[in-house]
Amino acid sequence: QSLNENASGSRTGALVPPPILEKLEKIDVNPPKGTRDFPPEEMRLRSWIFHNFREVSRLFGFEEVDYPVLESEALFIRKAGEEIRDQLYSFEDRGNRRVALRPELTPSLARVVIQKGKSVSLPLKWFAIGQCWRYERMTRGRRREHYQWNMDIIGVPGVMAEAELISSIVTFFKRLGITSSDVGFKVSSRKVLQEVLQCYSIPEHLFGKVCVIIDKMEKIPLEEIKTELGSAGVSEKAIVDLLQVMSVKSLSELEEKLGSAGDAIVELKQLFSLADKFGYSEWIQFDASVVRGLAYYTGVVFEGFDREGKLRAICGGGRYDKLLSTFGGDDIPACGFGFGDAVIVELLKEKGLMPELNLQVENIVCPLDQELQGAAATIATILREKGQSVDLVLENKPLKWVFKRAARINASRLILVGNSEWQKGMVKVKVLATGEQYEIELNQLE
Ligand SMILES: Nc1ccc(Br)nc1
Repeated sequence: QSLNENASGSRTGALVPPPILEKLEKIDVNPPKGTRDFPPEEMRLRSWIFHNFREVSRLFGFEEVDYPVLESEALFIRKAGEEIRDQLYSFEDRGNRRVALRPELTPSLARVVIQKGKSVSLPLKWFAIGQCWRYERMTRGRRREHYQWNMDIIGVPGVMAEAELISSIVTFFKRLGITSSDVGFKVSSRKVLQEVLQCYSIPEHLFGKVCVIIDKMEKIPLEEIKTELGSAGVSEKAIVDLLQVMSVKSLSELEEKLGSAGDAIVELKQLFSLADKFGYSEWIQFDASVVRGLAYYTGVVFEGFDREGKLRAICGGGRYDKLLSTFGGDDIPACGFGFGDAVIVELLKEKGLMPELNLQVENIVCPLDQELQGAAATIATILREKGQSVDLVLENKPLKWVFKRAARINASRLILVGNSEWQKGMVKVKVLATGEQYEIELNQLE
């Protein structure tokens, strides 16, 4: 409705006041349940963490990628009883399509690699930092979103790829001041389970489901694990053998059980030897109980844990050689990990490693009276074009207010634009850390 139209839309010539917006009930100013706002202080911490994710990815020669937060639901529908499936944030869109907020990034990566087909040369080393979602009954009051750093190597069948990925996470931890006394990696291989199960001719399509059940070992009672394995079609004898191999305490004990020729042992030995060459042996340990909860892992699996045992897994990953072919793509070997943005913050707090991150502005520019606002804008632009950050005072404010703001934004310099100086093409500069002040010609400012 334009100004000179009345409510019925006819033009009257007289100015009709705009309709007063109906008084809204006070909206809920909190973000939706399970989600977070990132106001400046929280955003500085998040940006600092992401900067370190990106720096490590750069050091390892990885390329950044991203995908839509919204994906076809079909990408995540796996019949392996995974928690990630039970908590899928899915809905039907206005085009009656089944879609979902991505719970993880790997299926999107697989989709794009297949989409690119022969146009990309292997190996691919891609990383992403993406928000992932789950819809969980708020009974447990857990978050419904988090940001995950993913690093994936596509097209390398050997465990050199897994060794490289673990090295990148060690590099990240070290950058944050976290040491191998604070965290470690539990490392195993699903080929351990595979070698046990192959003696019982368990159909291959059940393998993922069996792993998902075994991943719940420390979370639900053993009897329930056995019941679930039984109903998944695993025989009593196989269950006994499975649980036995899960409790093996060392690689040598595993070797006694499985022999030295199987892939599981050969690959794990290679991995531990490479860890020594990368220089992170003290960070990793064999732990047969690690299987991870995603159905598509097929080989080496690992997870980062805090040695005090106070926190949930910090990160996790592994090899998923069959994922692309389950999506109809070629059989391309792949491995990767996910690293969430929440547990790491709890760890930094635990270890007293939270960074001091304050807003830093180099200059605050203030006109000493209204007529000099234009001059102040000119000065701000000159400084900004020199790459200097400027907080420009935008309204007529008393000096007391300006000094207070300068302190709050941690400005290094206060640039005062006064009439008498400006007449001479000068400005007054005050170095806030030392109190030193001087007049300077505008073109001398840098
Ligand atoms: N997959 C997933 C997504 C979101 C959160 Br919070 N945790 C796990």
